This record gives sequence, C-alpha cells and structure tokens, in this order.
Amino acid sequence: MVVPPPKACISGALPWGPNNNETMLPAYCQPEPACLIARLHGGSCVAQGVLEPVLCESGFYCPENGRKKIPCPEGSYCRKGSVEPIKCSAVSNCPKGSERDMSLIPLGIVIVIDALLITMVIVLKVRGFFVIRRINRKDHRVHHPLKRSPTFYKTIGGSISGKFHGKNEGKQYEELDDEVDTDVIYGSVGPDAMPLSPSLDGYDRQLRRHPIGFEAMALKEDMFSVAAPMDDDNNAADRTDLQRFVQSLSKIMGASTFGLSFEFQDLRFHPKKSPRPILQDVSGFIHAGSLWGVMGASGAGKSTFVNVLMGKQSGITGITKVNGIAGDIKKYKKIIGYVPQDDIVLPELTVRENILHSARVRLPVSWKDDEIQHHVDVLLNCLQLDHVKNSLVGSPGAPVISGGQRKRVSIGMELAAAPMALFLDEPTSGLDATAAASIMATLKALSRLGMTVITVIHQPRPEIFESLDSLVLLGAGRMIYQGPEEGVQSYFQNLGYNFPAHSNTADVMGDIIAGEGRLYKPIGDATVKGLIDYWAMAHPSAASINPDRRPPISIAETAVLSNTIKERGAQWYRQLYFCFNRSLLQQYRMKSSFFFELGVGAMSGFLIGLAQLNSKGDNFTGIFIEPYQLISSATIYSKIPQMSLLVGLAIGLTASAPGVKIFGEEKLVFWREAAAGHNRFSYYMGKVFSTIPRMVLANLHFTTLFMLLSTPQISYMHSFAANLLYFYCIYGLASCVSMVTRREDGPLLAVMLSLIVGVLNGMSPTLDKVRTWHMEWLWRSSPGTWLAEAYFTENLMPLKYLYDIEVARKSMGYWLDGYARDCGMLLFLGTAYRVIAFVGLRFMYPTKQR
Ligand SMILES: Nc1ncnc2c1ncn2[C@@H]1O[C@H](COP(=O)(O)OP(=O)(O)OP(=O)(O)O)[C@@H](O)[C@H]1O
Repeated sequence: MVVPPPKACISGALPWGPNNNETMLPAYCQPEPACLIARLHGGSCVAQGVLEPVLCESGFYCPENGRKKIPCPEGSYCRKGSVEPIKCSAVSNCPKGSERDMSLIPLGIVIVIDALLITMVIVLKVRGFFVIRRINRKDHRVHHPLKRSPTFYKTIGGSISGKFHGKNEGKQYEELDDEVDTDVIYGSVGPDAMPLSPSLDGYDRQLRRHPIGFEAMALKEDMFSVAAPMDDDNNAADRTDLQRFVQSLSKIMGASTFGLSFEFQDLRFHPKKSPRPILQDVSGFIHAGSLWGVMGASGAGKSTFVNVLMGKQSGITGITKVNGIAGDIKKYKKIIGYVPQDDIVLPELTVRENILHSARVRLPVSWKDDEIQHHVDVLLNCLQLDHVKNSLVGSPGAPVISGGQRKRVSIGMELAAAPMALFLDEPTSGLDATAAASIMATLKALSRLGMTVITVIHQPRPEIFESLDSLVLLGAGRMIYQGPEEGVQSYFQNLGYNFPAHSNTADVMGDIIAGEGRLYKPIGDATVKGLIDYWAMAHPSAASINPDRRPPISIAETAVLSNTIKERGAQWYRQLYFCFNRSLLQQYRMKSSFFFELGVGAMSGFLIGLAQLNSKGDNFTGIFIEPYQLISSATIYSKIPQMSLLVGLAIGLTASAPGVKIFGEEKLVFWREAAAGHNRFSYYMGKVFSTIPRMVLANLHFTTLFMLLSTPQISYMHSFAANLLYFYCIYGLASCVSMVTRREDGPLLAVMLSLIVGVLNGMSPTLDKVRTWHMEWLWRSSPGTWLAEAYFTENLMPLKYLYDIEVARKSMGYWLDGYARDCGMLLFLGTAYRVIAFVGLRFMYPTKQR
C-alpha cells in the first residue's frame, strides 16, 4: 500500500475520500495543532489535505464513494456519514436536509389509546352510576325492611331525624344514599326514642332494629321451618331467603346433615422452643350444629386449640376425630371455614364481588355461574348485606362500609363456600354493641341451620355470652370447663365461687379463669391449677364429658362426605381466570395509580429523550475501518450503554413501586385463600397475567417519547421490545421484594434494587474489566447488562460500514449481533424472578397457609 507524498497534504475540506482510488489511496496528513486537539477530544475538523477523507455531514449524503455531497431530499433523512438517504416514516416532519426521523406514528397511537382509556373510564363510571342507582332502587323496593314495613316505618318515623324525617315523608326511602349503612341508620334510632308498642312485632331491642335474614331466624327459630305460617310480608321474604340458602347448602353438601362434630382426646402440643406445653391433656367433644365459644385468658392456648381442630397445627399428639372418624383433619379443609380476626378482604372490590370470588373458586365444579350468582345473592340477603352489596368494602383506614358489615363480608366469604364447620377468631372484637350482637345472631342462626360454629371470644358482653350454646374454657393450655353455657355459673358456684348479684357471669368467670379467683372465693383453693386439676379428675376422658355423643357416621355417609369434598373447588385454570379478572378489576378500581404509572412512564421517557436531543441519534464514535484508522477521532464507546443505563433507571423508577403494590399488598389475602384451599399457582399467575396490559401501556408511553426525542439507531420496535422485557424484569423483581419485606418498606427496596440492576450494565466498570475479576456472572445475572447489550448491538450494527465495531465490542466486553439472545435473557430473568417470588410466597410462611 502506497501512501501519497506529503505534497498531497494541502488544505481543503472534502467529503469522504473524493480522490481515493487504487493509485490514490487516502492519506494521513499531519494535522494542525488545533485539529489534533479537536480530534483527541472526539471532535472533528476540516480535512488536512486533499487526500484526507472526512465523514459526510449529517443532513447530506455522499454517494459515489464520497465524491459527491448532496443535501438530503425532502421526505428522507441522512445521519452523519450517510452514503444514501433513508426514507422517513409515513407521519414525520422530514424537510430537505433532515438529520433524523422523528416519527409521529407512535405518538399518535399513544394519544388515541389515552383518549380511548379516558373515554372508557368516563363511560364506565357514568354507566356504573346509573346501574347501581337502578339496582339499589330496585333492591330498596324489594328487600329493605323499612321499605317493606310501612307500619314499622310510620311508627318510628316521628322519632327519626335527618333523611327519614320531613316534608317528603312519603318518599323518604328513595332518598337514601346508595352507600347508606344500616348499622348507622338503625343505631341512630335510640331505644329511648323508640315507641316500643306491640305493633313493633319483631323489633329486637338488643340489635335496636328490625332483624332480618339470619338474625331474624336466630331470634325466631320456628321461622326457618318450611311449614311455618307466613305471619307478615317481612317474615315471608326472610323465610324465602333462608329456604333458598338452605336449598343451596343441601345442593352443595349432597348430604342430609350440614355440621361436623369434633372429638378430641389427650391433645398435647409442646414446641421445642417453649418451656411448657401450649396444650396438654385437652379432651372433649363438640356437637354438630351448635354455637361454641372458646374462652380463656390471653395466652391460654385458645388459638392453638382451634388451629388443632381445623387441622392447621402440626406437631400435635393425641386423637382428633371428625364425625367420629379419626384421621388427618386437613382433608376436611375444603368444608371448614375460618374467619380470621382481621377482616382480610379486598378493599377495591365491592361486597358482592368479594363474596362472589370466594364462591366461584370454592363451590363445586359442577355449578353453573348463574347458580353461583344466585347463591351469593341469597347469602347477601341473609347476611343483610344486600343494600350495600355494590359498595366498595374499603379499608379500615378508608372505610366505605361499617366495621360490622366488613365482618359480615368476611363471614360471607366463608359461607359462600358452604362450610360444614365455621371457626372464627374473636369476631366481635372492635365492634360496637349493635354490630357485635348482629354478628352473634348470625352465627347462632347458622348453627341452627346445622353448621358447627366455633368462635374464640374474649371478654364477651352478657348478651353475646348468653347467645353461646356451649363453652370450652382453657387455662394454661388445659381444660377448665367444657359444657353448656347455662351450666357454667353453677359449675363454678359448686366449686365455692360466689357470683355477686347483678354481676356479668362472663366477667366473673373471665376473672376466675385468669387467676383472679380469690376475689370470688375467700377460702380454699382459688387457683387456675386447682380448676384444671378438678376438671381432669372429674372428666378423665372425652367419653365422660359427652356420654350421649352420636355414633360415627356410616360408610355410606362417609362416601357422600368424601365425594362432597372431592367436588369442591373450581379447576386450576378457571381459578386462574377468576384471579386474572379480579386483579384487572382491582387495577381498574385503582386507576389513579395506573394512570400515574403511565404518566411517570411518559415523563421519564420525555426527560431521557430530552437529555439525548442534541446528540441527534449520534451516540457512537469509533475507529474508522481500514485504511482510515489514523484519521479517527477519540472514541466514544460508552454513550450507548449510558443511554441504556438511563432507560433502565427510568423503567426501574416507573415500575418498581407499582410492581410492589400489585404483588405485595395482598400477602394476607393470599394466605387466607391458600389456607381455604384456593389454588396458589392460579392466584399468582392471575396476578402475573393481569400486569401485562399495564406494562405494555406504560412501556408504550415511555418508549414513544424517548424514541421521538433521542432518535437513536435502534428501531422503534426493537427498542419497544427490549424495554418491555425490562419492565417485565422490574415487575418480577418487585414481586420478589414484596415477598421478603414489610409492605411499607417494599417500594423503597424495589427502587433500590432496580437501581442496582440498572447500574450493573457493563458501562462502568466495563464488562471487559469485570471479566478480569471473574465476576461477569454477576453482571450477566442483571437485566441491565442484557438491555445495554441489546442497545449496543442495535445501535452499532448499522455503523459497521464506517467503524471498526469489533474493536468497540472488545473494549466494552459486550457480545454483538445477538439482539434476540439479549431479549431472550431478559425474558428468562423476568420469569426467574417470578418463579423465585412464587416459591417464596409458597414456602416462606407455610403455617399461615395451612
Ligand atoms: N408454635 C409455637 N411455638 C412456641 N410457642 C407458641 C407456639 N404457638 C403458640 N405459642 C405460645 O403459646 C401460647 C398460647 O398461644 P395462643 O395463641 O394459642 O393463645 P391465645 O389463648 O389464643 O392467646 P390470645 O388470646 O392472646 O390470642 C402463647 O404464649 C404463644 O406465644
């Protein structure tokens, strides 16, 4: 190769190699000092001689081996070093001499989608408003006790203030709020203000209102009888609801009897860490179809005891029998309902939606959806939730329905599945007297239907205490008393305890079993140990407690029962569909957070694009290909990884907090549903699938604005796909975070992790450097590296006719030409995060899912 003589190095600014041919090869001319400095800093200067080529300017193209320099024609754009113009996309502003293509098509799509979303939300809101109004009006006319009981209403009308009072007396009920709360309305009708005339037949002083549904049944037990006369319209309607409910139950159970009986003998639980047994020598019998209260001082072992009966507690010795048959209680899980102390319900769903989901997942597979809906509506009526069924449940911090109604929703979620035994943990705690009485009346009615209802209860008010059929009293993990509620006072009196006149039996008994017996027994043994020993001596076995217990169920009945259990629960794919729908609905109800995520995505895309605006898509300066290396400027290899770093950080900041919110705020719901037999995989996959639409939309907003302003070499579609997969990774990471942290720490930790995986992208230190530390595996396990590599590949490959990209690749340490592999790895990492999160969800708190 012959280098032309130095005389060729005269001044002149010419396009790329105008004089180059086989005999006149490009020449490196010693540059002027100013030009040298400019090149060392990555800049350019005019050619230093006629034989020294320069890059074709942006806005021009230089065909015929650079012999011509032609302005880019209208409708095309020409980047720096172009050999020919590139056609602009259909909708973009490309006048003559354009340097880049700022396509407006994606922006148009974003605007159309946003307009559609906003219109859809407005239409749904308006439609929802009218539908709920119509339904509520209809329901008020059909179901509401006040509406159905004009006599009652007129009688108390004079005593009620506010909406019930005044000039529109004939129309008062129609004017009630949709979200009106019966507990509040009825509660506002003070007992003193109430003219308790005989005409108010059915009015309950304890509830301070006219009971319906389960409550009415508890108070008037013969009402349930099919043959009972219809004494008035109210009772007829109540009776019909109850009959329908019972019909539903019979259909679900496939057995004549609803309740389960429990027998337990010598139960003992002594965890290694505990210095003393938590339960010891606990024996007894719980009849089917009765309402049981489990009482004891704090730490007496009440929760442990009911957990044993529900099959939730492992490490127990002793015998437990269900319906007279010994075995693993876990197999009855699908027909045992458990209502936890906290109302674990989904606040974004309505009362009906919460209960309906439970019914759809847990009722027998053979049930059609309209049958399930009917069952739920009947149940809502029986639970007196029909007038608030379309109200959101809300959270304790932002309540929509009252505490008592929320508790009934929680109970309803279990009843929807028609359990044969219902366990409750302090169902009246935190409720006012009216709401507590209402809950207890409901439980009583359920027990009268044949269900076995067992509730842990703490310091009950007299009326609640008296509503219990039987009691289990525990002290220091051992039995103090088991038997009818009416017999408990005489039992303690026989042991020498005095119950002061007019005292509350429950309070006195509570003091005695909490170790304050001396207050009521001046002489003799008044210790809890004394009570335990006496009970053990008098009742050496379970049989001695309940000599009249029923024989075990027959083989035929056992077969029916196992069939009933086997049929319970929708198939996993149907559960997945229900969970997917539910999660979409939740996101729709939390639309402000959804729109906020879109807004943040758009804003971060705009800002990062703005930061790249001046570079006009020129993100790389390399060493020219042979034989032009010597005239190369200083290289700039890190600008593309830098751009991908910004993209990664922006997506991390946009998606990590919503990701945590979607996956992390419902651990309690997941545990409750898993414990009730819902399919865990379906729940999780429903959540995963439901995030896809919001990821796509958030990414659309981000990528569109970013690409519009930054106009890099990578195509819109390739950038969109890589960014979407990065969103997928961040959501996956957020789901992992939500498994291991507290709810309030989740967003912060997720943001922190997204920063870490964003920074581990091979820009600095470069992957090449990291390789020398033998740490490439760490960088390769971060989605940031694969995103950067995808961007590096796609921005560099179009320039390989100009620059020696192999040198750039080696210098940075990325692999080139593997965009599909990079995207595949992002998909793999995002999926791996989800698998880890699911495994964590499944195995981290196994006891809570039992
Ligand atoms: N797995 C366990 N390992 C160690 N100790 C346990 C375990 N389970 C329960 N305990 C302890 O046993 C005691 C009884 O617990 P349990 O929750 O059954 O009582 P409780 O009567 O329901 O109390 P509270 O009314 O306060 O809820 C408590 O001191 C508790 O810390």
